[in-house]
Amino acid sequence: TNKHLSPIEKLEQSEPFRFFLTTVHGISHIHNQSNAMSFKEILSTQHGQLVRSAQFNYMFDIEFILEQYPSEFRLKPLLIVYGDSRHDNHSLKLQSSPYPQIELCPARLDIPYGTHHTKMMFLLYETGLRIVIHTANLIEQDWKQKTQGIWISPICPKLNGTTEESKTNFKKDLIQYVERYRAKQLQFWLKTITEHDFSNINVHLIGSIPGRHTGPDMNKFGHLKLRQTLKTYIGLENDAQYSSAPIVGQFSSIGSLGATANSWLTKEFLTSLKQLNSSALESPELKLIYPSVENVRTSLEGYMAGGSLPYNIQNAMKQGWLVNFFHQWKADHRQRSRASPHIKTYLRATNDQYKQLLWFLVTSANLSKAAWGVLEKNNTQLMIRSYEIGVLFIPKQFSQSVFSVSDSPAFPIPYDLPPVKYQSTDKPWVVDIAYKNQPDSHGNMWDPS
Ligand SMILES: CNc1ccc(C(=O)O)c(C(=O)O)c1
Repeated sequence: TNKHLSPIEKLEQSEPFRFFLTTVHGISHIHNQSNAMSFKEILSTQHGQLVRSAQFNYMFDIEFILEQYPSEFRLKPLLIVYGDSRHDNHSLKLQSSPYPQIELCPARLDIPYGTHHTKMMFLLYETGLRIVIHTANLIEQDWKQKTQGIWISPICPKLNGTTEESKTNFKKDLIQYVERYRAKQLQFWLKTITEHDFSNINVHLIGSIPGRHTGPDMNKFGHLKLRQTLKTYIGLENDAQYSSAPIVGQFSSIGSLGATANSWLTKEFLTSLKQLNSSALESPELKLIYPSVENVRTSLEGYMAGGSLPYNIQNAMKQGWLVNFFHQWKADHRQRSRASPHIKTYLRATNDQYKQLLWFLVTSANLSKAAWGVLEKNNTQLMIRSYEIGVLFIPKQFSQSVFSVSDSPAFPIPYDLPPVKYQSTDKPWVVDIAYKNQPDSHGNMWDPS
């Protein structure tokens, strides 16, 4: 239908998952209606009277951000939480200096090569508190022609009764995550979270905090938090029935993963994704979705999309073994095969028909040890370099045994399943080498030198 849905109607139609992709300039209207939301629609006056907000992110264009807020909300207090990585914070201070309503909060990055990757909004309304967890930088190009993921919480009402925690421990986990910034500018928001009722939240929080986590802290963040959550809420009873159920990882960048798959990917990381004790016989298939050069060349943005896929040649050369795991970016059912992915998702299907899912995670975390953590000191500490955050959907929390991909209430998957392998001529996109043999969809070549 060419019906134009309001932001409120979009939220109602997205129940019970509340999981959206960003709207895309250049695709048909209908594919920007169902389970799709723009930055302006997230901030629409229809949601209520905004009091103040906080924006956690990696890249910021302050003029662009303010323009997305309705004019009557532009002067409300706005806290910007960014990675304190010495260098380019100067530009953020310059951008923000004309706006007294903007306060800056540096997130400490004490471990080298860490980034403040977390993309999250705190929106305080007169009626309550909304949390948005997503994958887009706060710059125009991240919201225009890419595939990005967004989870929008209900507006959590101010506390008056006793029920306040969600059945997924989301409130406690969010407080534990924010406390780890140890930032005075976040004290107001910690107090605000405490004062609101999160009992209607049905997703689990999976966050990463930089550090060397040991003892009771080991399972609080990164891939061990995912392992612990899957183990607790999916349970081993599925062990035998699903031990070969396929797992999919989909992301927009890749770190240095070691000389072989066993170095980290299929030993440590896959053990967390399969959550079954490592004694389970056959290891499940792991399929990785990462754009090929052809996916980037033919995308709506052309080779420019590759600027947001910062997989470098130095790492790519060290891990040629990874190519065997790669599958193309393909999203025909959402009309987003040409909307280059900046979303990051991980999922487990029940079998190789991919008609049902055991769980689904949307997160800021790419395929890297920096994001997920790496076990050290004989598996007694988990070392994480970056801040990350995501939400995990588990069928039990939706009174289902599995998620259906097709039957209502169908889980709105962002890409086509089963994943489609690279063709023999396909290469993974690498950001810092030239592509001058074939022009892209804009007639341009890519020459980073
Ligand atoms: C080194 N900095 C970044 C690397 C990768 C990404 C990504 O999301 O793919 C981002 C970002 O866009 O936040 C930053």
